[in-house]
Amino acid sequence: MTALLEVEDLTVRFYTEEGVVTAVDGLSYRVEAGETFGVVGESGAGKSVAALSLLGLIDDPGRVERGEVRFKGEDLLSIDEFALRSVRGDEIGVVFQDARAALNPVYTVGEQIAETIEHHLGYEPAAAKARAIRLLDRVGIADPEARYAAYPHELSGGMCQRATIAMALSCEPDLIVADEPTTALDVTVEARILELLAELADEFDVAVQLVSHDLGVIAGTCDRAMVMYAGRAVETAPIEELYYDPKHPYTAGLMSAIPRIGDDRDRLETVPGTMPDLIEVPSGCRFHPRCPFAEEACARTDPALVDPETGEAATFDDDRAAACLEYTEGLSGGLDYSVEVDGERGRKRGGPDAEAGRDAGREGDPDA
Ligand SMILES: Nc1ncnc2c1ncn2[C@@H]1O[C@H](COP(=O)(O)OP(=O)(O)OP(=O)(O)O)[C@@H](O)[C@H]1O
Repeated sequence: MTALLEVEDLTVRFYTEEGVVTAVDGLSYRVEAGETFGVVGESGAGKSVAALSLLGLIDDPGRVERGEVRFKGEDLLSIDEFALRSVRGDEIGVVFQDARAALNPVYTVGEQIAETIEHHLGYEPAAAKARAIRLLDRVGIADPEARYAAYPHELSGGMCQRATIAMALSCEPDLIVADEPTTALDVTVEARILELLAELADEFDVAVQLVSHDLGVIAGTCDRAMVMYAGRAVETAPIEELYYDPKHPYTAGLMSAIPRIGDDRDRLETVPGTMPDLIEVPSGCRFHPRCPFAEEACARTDPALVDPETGEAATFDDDRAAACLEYTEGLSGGLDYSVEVDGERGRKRGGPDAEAGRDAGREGDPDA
């Protein structure tokens, strides 16, 4: 069975003055129709570059060097710009981190949504406007007739993100690519926007590729996820398995950075060390310099993505895969971590001390 989206061996490089950055290196994954697929990893893992590649948005000095991005069986990397633009508007919707910047400041939000509907679905202006108002209503914008005429600067960050979600949905796409859609928002607003996205994905039967550096966000929203490190996938799993039984030490490290209920640490723990420079990656396993379980072999051998049960090379269709020598050669000390999950899955920081109110004070704003 062909999945809705199949990315195979995608490799993207940036030719910079400092050197050649291999931002995405032989990445393969699939997104099934209707599912919410998470892509998680720290800053610099290659998540955004992978997402932008789907949309044909890699610009100079970047180049897609290799691979295929099959959407409904058609390789988007081999079609011309015009055809790609039509797929991007009609069948793939996009939600970016900075909603306000994604909206055009000189048009009202309603006009922008209606324009998309007219252009991509061939609606008459009055019908497009009516549909835009219904969508604004559906994404939780109060008084949608009045808000239709609001300019982006008149709306809060949360409302702008709701408007871009309405725009992404306006053509009834099969896939929405959402790149860190809530990082710019307050945590309380973030939770509501994520809930909305999940609800709409279900209602509109649209698949979502959700990119986030926050495993808590991914765990609370997605069906399946892929963990990226230094341009590669290091683990892929259904979300419950990833969350309760991570197979890669990097995933386990990301887990410890998820805040839990009753957690009174001032600062969140993160995985010690930093993402390597993608001009010259570490030998062997790219994660080995930061891995508490690394052994000599890890600096020599680049681990393949395998089925952790059998150690056999992961196939494109496998739900569960991890890239650690433990699952092929076996590490003499093993992977000695345990994951304690005492809070609700994907529970976000919040509660009485949660930062509040950057978006407060706008009348009728669900995110205030
Ligand atoms: N336009 C560019 N020119 C040069 N290098 C780039 C460019 N865009 C991305 N890169 C490099 O590609 C690598 C992957 O970046 P990418 O933005 O995909 O990471 P990410 O996982 O999405 O992190 P973030 O959350 O910070 O965006 C990084 O090393 C980055 O420096």
